[in-house]
Amino acid sequence: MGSETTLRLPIINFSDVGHLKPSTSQWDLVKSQVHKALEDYGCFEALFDKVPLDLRKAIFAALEELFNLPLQTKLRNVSRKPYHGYVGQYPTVPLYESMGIDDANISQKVESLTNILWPEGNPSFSKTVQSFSEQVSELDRIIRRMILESLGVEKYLDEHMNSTNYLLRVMKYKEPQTKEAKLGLNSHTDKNIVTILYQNQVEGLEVQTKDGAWFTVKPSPESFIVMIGDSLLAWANGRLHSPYHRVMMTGNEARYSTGLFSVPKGSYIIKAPEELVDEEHPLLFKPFDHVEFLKYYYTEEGQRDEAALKTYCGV
Ligand SMILES: O=C(O)CCC(=O)C(=O)O
Ligand SMILES: [Fe+2]
Repeated sequence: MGSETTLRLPIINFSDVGHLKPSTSQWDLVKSQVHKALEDYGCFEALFDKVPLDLRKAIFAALEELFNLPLQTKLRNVSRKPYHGYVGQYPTVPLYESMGIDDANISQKVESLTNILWPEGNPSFSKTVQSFSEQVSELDRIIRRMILESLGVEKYLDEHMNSTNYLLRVMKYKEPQTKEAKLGLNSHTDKNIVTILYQNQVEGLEVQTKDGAWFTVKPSPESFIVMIGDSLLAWANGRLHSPYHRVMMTGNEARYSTGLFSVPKGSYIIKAPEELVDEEHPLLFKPFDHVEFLKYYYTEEGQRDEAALKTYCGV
């Protein structure tokens, strides 16, 4: 499907965030870059210096410690919601393992999961995960505000922000020890609102353009990859793109990555605002509950379905 290209994602600068305030000319400039990137690619590279260097290093040390736990211990992280707990040991993606940390910006929630994994406690792990998630969530809120403003529907900002919580999913992709690329994670679109990815120095993330070409994302150590999920695509009535992406691994080094996912809360009904529906833009998706959609997506049929959102609630 498509060929490899040497494309580079748009790079948008969110550093000096203290000065990046709504209604300033700098804000409006960054907002127009965000809107264009999300229409064209559904993702971009964000420079964001709010997360200090020592915390960026600490998060990968914490991930190594976490994935080094025995499998039996990692399996204790179970969740009622699909794909929110421990995921791994899949024959189709043998290099891949991940852990979901729900409400990762809330100390108490992170501490209770930490205590399940380390009954003797591990305060430095929970502190690192919580601080990292809190700092990155600030970028999520800036971007979502910019998106709503650029769609002209900022009056829904409070409702929109209150309708989600933050899941930090952390990933390890084992080194395949080959020069030939091996599948790390299947091609998919994210199902949530906004995803913010961060990775160690090992590349592997590939994004597909609207016309079907795959390219490798090569973020600098300072940058985060921001991506739109299907729930925001539906809410925006198709005005933004949610890109297919996958992970391909080569070489002798493990890849660690983190994804901060803003996820619609269960029983909140996602429905495009009336301002985004008109003759030129007929309603594309019926109102839906994200958790119910996930239940369909994780069925055997849903996993094979390349257009799961459309099948589930397309008009
Ligand atoms: O590891 C990555 O960079 C991508 C992970 C991803 O796409 C996901 O967890 O949805
Ligand atoms: Fe993804």
